Amino acid sequence: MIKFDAVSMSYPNGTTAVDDLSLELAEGGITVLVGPSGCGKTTTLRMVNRMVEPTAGTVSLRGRDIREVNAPELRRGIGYVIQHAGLFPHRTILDNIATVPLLLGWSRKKARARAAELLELVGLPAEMAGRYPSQLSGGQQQRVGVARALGADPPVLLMDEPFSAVDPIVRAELQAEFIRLQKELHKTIVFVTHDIDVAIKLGDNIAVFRTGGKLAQFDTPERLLAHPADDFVAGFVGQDRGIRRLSFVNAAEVTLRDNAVLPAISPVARARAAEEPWVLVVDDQRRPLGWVAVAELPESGTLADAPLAPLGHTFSLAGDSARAALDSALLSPSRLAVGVDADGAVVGVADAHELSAAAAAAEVPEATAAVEAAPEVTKGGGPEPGVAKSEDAKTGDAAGAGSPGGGER
Ligand SMILES: Nc1ncnc2c1ncn2[C@@H]1O[C@H](COP(=O)(O)OP(=O)(O)OP(=O)(O)O)[C@@H](O)[C@H]1O
Repeated sequence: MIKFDAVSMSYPNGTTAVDDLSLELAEGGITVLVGPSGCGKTTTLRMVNRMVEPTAGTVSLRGRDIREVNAPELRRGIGYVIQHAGLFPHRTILDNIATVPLLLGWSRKKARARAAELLELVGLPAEMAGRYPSQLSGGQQQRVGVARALGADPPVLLMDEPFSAVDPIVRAELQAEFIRLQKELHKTIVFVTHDIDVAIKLGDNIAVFRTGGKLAQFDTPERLLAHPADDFVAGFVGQDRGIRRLSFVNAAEVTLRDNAVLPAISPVARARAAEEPWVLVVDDQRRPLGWVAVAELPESGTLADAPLAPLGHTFSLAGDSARAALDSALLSPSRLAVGVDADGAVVGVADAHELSAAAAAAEVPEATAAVEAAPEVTKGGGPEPGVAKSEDAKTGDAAGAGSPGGGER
């Protein structure tokens, strides 16, 4: 869709911002450009809408060299969102959002109706329409920035650190909202960030740049975590990539055992016979009730008479990741994770060791790095063959995603 072919860009002062970049970005997906400060991410982004012209090579959009398209026409099909939203301070929110439709010659009435629609789409109340940007919070302004970029329904969106100027809680909300929007809109998005966590959370594909404007690796988040191309990428991705990789392994792939799961009506002797330090007590529908420490069981009676330790949170085999499962194990008094099905019934339990075996078994194909092989993976779409992809990985809801006491989400 967007193709960089041997593209280089040097600024007049001699700085090489981008060095021989070849990259093909999939249609309808989010490609994240990530790397340390000054590695050429913004320059790369701005070459897509001709705010910056390459000094060598070709950028093409849907097969057409963008130099053949005049810049204003090109930009009509490309929304652009920047860090501080860049709203016009003396225009109302509605007029800010209506900017591009008006530029396109829409009638005022139609442009405003479209702006009102977009205000709702980005989750802002209609009464904000008449306010000015300074009367909105930073997070709300960013939403307006996104709405404005969507004004003419462009197929392509360029986003340069759009959520980095707001506090972490608002940022997480905006990111979640952004994922929701993209599921609906299927835009082709190029997203710049210096934060690898954001890249992994949002990207269908990630291009990691190194200083000097060189592409270090272009891959899916899963493969980046499993097979960093070199020490630079491994260092940039972080020490905890093993744990983060678990976000891409479906909990359904974890092997569970049920020897330590017993109904409340069971005699205490059965719990002792399980030869486990902890037993999970379930009701007659196999819904989890809590844990009993076998060493503290009364002499006789049933498990219903025994004191229960709190369950902790469960993980769902129908949507959670192995990372949620690991979190469930680490936070459980028994150190066992409780896996439940879609109805909240217990399927079985596993400890951290068993969970890590599932991650090891989940094969992630070697990095392709090849530009042509850029997979077309879209949010909410099916994973590539052979690559496990859980919802958690995309919602960023990995750790602690299991629901308290029942696994219903
Ligand atoms: N207008 C300019 N004139 C000269 N050099 C520039 C100009 N803009 C950027 N550069 C240089 O080009 C290189 C790449 O800059 P760019 O802004 O693309 O990097 P970046 O990865 O987006 O950085 P950051 O994460 O800090 O925003 C840097 O060395 C930068 O100093």
